Amino acid sequence: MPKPDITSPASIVWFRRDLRLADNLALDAACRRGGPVICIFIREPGDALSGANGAAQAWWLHHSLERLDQALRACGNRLILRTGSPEEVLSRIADETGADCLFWNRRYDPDGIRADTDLKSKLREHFARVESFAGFLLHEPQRLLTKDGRPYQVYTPFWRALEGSLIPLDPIPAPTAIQAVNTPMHSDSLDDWALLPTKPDWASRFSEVWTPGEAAAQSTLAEFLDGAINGYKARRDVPAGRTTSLLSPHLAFGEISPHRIWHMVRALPDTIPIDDTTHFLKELVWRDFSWHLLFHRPDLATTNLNAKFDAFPWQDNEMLLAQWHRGLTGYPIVDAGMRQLWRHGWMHNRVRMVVASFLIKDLLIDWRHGERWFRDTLVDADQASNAASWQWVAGCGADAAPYFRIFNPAKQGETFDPDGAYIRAFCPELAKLPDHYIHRPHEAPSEILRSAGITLGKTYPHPMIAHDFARKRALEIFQSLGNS
Ligand SMILES: Cc1cc2nc3c(=O)[nH]c(=O)nc-3n(C[C@H](O)[C@H](O)[C@H](O)COP(=O)(O)OP(=O)(O)OC[C@H]3O[C@@H](n4cnc5c(N)ncnc54)[C@H](O)[C@@H]3O)c2cc1C
Repeated sequence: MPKPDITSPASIVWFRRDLRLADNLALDAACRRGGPVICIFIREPGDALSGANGAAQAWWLHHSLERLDQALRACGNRLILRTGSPEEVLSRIADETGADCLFWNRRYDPDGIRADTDLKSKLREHFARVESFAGFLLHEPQRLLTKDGRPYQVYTPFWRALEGSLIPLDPIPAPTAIQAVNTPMHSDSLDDWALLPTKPDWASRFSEVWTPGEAAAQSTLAEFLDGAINGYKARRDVPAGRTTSLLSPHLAFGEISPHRIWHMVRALPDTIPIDDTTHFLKELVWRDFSWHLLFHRPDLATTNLNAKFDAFPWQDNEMLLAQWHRGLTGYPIVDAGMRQLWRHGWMHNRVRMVVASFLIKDLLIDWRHGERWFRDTLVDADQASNAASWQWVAGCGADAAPYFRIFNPAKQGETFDPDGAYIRAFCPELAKLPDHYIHRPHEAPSEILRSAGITLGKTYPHPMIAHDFARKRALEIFQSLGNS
């Protein structure tokens, strides 16, 4: 680290979806340059730019900003919070402090790209240097193209191309000291941003599972590499217990770099089966694949990639949608998943697929309703992964699940949650059912229901639709679209 130079003008580091000190190329550039560093987070007018995609992420953002500020204070600096258009805020700070360099890490959502491109040219009037860096993804989404120069549409060749060409960024340790400016600077109060829910505090149980911030991201990774990675390939579909990394919200806020994850996984001893490590890295690359898709199809969250689906006769039924939102469908695995989402702002991947399939194929509700609900309720909501995954389940996306794959919720439960541990955790009213009926309470004899304290239609709903009927209906519709 170069010696601080008190005669240098200040540099600004504009934090966005990179709420970390380690592996932060923008921060590293500012520190290397020498002189004071102004660390800023801007509450922008548009949602989902640097901020939260929805209400659950607003909770996360509050805590993550708090932790980032603490980490900066430990380095002798602090996080400045401001509200407004980045152009105005950043140029005002340049005027206030004489800062002449501006660094940020790139964002890749369509609005973010547009805003940053515009800003770069406008802010050059105020700054001698305006520079952006990589680090949110493993690859720059415009870099990889097929042999005929097109974006990838199929995952496996994308994985091969990425894996074959990736030179992961070297890990950069967090700085231990970051020189601050001498001028007193105004910062908004985080509490005034009112990111936390109050009446009611529906996020009160998020902290049972989550600790936002960079330190927790790193310890979550360490714990995973010390435990669940061993056996990940076989166990990752089991929703009960700690079977996956739980890194998704940390990645969504850039509290950890995917490059660091890649390095650490590749550095594991060969006592961890290569099948497990490769499978995990492949999952991580699904995130990059999704961003690759979004980069080339900015309308990914709104438009069927397969235009045949434009003629799909979706049912507009607010009541059915509300039952799905609330986890009152009468299918335990679906209800447990939707209630896990309420309780912890997160849902296990297998269950996300099951609840999404149920919404789209059993209820015939447009996948875009599900996408929006997840965007609002997931702490890991990620514009690209969420939209791509919803399209994937619907069958209209890139490399999508075939339309005839319609999950049978009860069978999915029996396969992946055979002892019902997941159901019991999130649907306590079913906890006393024997394993045999835990995924099919509506098939349980009345004396079994009685001794488990269940009255169907009262303490737990009847199935809102018969799955066999719904499956047949969906297949007929899909076939009529000419997808067979
Ligand atoms: C309908 C639906 C919506 C989804 N919405 C989101 C979303 O908004 N944000 C999000 O991060 N993931 C989303 N996913 C993907 C996946 O469910 C989560 O990434 C995963 O459950 C996160 O848990 P984990 O970190 O323990 O995953 P792990 O199994 O430990 O995987 C490691 C990392 O790989 C990435 N990853 C894994 N699976 C996928 C995938 N299918 N697509 C893209 N990236 C993946 C994530 O960054 C994840 O943190 C969605 C999946 C479905 C089916």
